[in-house]
Amino acid sequence: MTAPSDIQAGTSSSRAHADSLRDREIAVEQQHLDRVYRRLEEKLAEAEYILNDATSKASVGTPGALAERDAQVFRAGLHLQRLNSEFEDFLFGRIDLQSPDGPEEDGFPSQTPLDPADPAVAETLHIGRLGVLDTEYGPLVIDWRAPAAAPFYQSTPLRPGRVVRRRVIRSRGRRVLGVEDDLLRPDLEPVLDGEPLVIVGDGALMATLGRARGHSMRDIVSSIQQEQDTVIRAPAAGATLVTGGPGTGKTAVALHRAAFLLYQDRRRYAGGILVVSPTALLVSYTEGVLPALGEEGQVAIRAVGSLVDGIEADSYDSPEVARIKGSSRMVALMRRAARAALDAPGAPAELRVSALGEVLRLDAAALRNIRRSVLGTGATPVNLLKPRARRLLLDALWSLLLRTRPRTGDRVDREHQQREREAFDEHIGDDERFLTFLDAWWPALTPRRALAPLRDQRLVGRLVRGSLSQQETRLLAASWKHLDDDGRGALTAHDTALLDELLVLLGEPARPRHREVDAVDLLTGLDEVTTAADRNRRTFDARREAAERTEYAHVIVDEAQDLTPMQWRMIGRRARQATWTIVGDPAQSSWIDPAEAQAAMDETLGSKTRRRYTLTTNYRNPAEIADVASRVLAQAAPGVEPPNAVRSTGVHPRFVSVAAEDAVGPAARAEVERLLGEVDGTVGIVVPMDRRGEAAAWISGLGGRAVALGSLEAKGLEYDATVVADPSGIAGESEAGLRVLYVALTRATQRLTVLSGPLDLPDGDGVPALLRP
Ligand SMILES: Nc1ncnc2c1ncn2[C@@H]1O[C@H](COP(=O)(O)OP(=O)(O)OP(=O)(O)O)[C@@H](O)[C@H]1O
Repeated sequence: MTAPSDIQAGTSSSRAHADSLRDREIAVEQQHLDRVYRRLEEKLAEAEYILNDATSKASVGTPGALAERDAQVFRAGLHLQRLNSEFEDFLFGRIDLQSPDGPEEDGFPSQTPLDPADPAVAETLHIGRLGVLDTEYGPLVIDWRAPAAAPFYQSTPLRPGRVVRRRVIRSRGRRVLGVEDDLLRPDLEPVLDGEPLVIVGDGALMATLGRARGHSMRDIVSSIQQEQDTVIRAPAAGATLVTGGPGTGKTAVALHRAAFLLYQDRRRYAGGILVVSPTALLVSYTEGVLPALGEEGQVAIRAVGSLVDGIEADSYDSPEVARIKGSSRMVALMRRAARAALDAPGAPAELRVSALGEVLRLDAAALRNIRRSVLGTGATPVNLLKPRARRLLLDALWSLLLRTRPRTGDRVDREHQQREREAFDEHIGDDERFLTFLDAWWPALTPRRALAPLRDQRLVGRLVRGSLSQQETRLLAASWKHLDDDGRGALTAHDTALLDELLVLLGEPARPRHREVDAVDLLTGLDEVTTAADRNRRTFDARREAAERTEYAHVIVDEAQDLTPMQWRMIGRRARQATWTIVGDPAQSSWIDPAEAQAAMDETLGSKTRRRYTLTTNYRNPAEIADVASRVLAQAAPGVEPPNAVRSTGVHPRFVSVAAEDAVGPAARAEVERLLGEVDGTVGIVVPMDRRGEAAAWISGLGGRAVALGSLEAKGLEYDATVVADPSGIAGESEAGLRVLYVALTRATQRLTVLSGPLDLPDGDGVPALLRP
């Protein structure tokens, strides 16, 4: 990233001269930043004026004036909000360009070689979080997402286009702190305003990468690298698939891409981008990034366990249970469960009503037959079939009634019979006993209520029809033991996908029978005169609204390697018309059968065109940590190349071992304490999932900078320092355990300690068997 060292300090070799050059360049940028702030203040004053003016117009009561006022207030409010939120770290880049030489494509650097004889800088552009124009409408700052800003990220010495110098400006608030330059045309000896172009290198990227981590991710807008920028600006259509090892910036790139898409086509994407994250922890870690990019509230970031409204998955399945719940064998089970839920305990076994002096009775067998006919082929959601259930019950009762009457032969008056039938339907259909029966026999089912009966192993055994082994059946039913009759109780991210499946199979429950009287209906009598078309439209509107809430224009999937087939189905339902960005790393997959997950993804994407990218540089781990992690990668995913670590700290991971298992806790605490003293930011201790409680107790009282995590919870997160305790325990958690251990070992930005007990078989240096080179 930095310029070659012989030009880092300009032409002088003296340190003092280098410092004065740097100070001069900082002063140049400070001047520009001051201009930008003056302009922003003018804009702020304008926005406030409009706001006040708009308020004064409110006294003019005509509808036109009010509408105009609302529009003005809205615009001014937006403007103020954006200006206020984007004042921090506002300006971060600059490019100095030669004059255009031949055609350019969308502002991207032309491939045409430039005339080396003309070293003059013809144009200078500043890049920031938001575009700002001066009073003459000239660009003071260009929005980082604008095509004109692309060369800032895309130009390299090999493919410089028009860029001769690329500068990263570090600032805090209104003060410029430093600049870092890349000279992209060393062959040119470029000239700016008749003076040789100054090149300053102060290691801004390395400073960024090395700085302390907090509990939220920062944006990388000032230091997006070329291969990352290519992904961020990739066309939206079809599916953009991005792979890359740990720390290559997949999550960061995915979030910046959301901001880019909004900039490109705000109307299409506003409110319509969904980012799916593997855990709630990762959601809270990343959710500050988009607001920092000025995109507050436009993008929904949700954990895969919280994709269904009203459900927060807050517990984890064991790997064996996860494997069953995630597999596509659950599709058939859920279909049968949705029907079987009608037979919940307490469902009435017979219907008895009296009509025209007769007692009519439908027994269990008759009711079973009727239910089978109502359900038919199963294409219609169960809850929507209640009106059909009512009709078939009335048909059956009517047939019973007819049977009690003497036959009148062919001369039966059809019209008379028709009228009788209508009266019968009205009489029975409104009868309180009949209605109570119908509500109990065809209850409004919620997904949770339909899941609850599966606590019963015998029922699951009946419904799976041999597709699960006895052991799997037992495990599955046992995982729902704690649910009550309404399905209340803790749920996992795998349950969420099953509940979503059930939601589709059941449909929204019918409205309550005795609906609240609508005051407007009472006043207008409108309900009396609604037509079938009106009613259809209402249903259609309601469905459309629901669809609008859950369907997105673009779906971004983070850590896609972990999604199960059932989760792919769930996400696919929210993306029927969507374009996709999917980022992941198969070598970090905690899903046991990556091939099955891959097939599920392919099925979800269907015929959409795929665009593939690979990110190759690890910005998180220093080389010393990456090197140790790569020993596990070689076992977890033989043949997969680790990404190149971009920096090295000279500090090697520590290996600590204890002779007895019960010494692990105190040693872990001591290590976390030591690391808290060594780094300014966060320290995470990662343990096997079933030791999370223990680990929390080990570090209790050490303050908010220390965090205890189960192996699966560490996904996507990062800490200044990490302690990975019980590595063989993590590796042994499931068939994917080695990949999960690889994830754990790649969370640290500065320090890593591996803590082993006797079961890890450490050698004399404390290096556990799994981590020996
Ligand atoms: N161009 C960049 N400039 C500065 N920091 C960067 C850049 N790219 C990535 N980073 C930083 O590197 C770290 C890793 O990024 P990120 O979490 O997006 O990687 P990832 O590929 O999603 O990792 P994992 O697969 O392990 O979850 C973050 O701290 C991120 O801010």
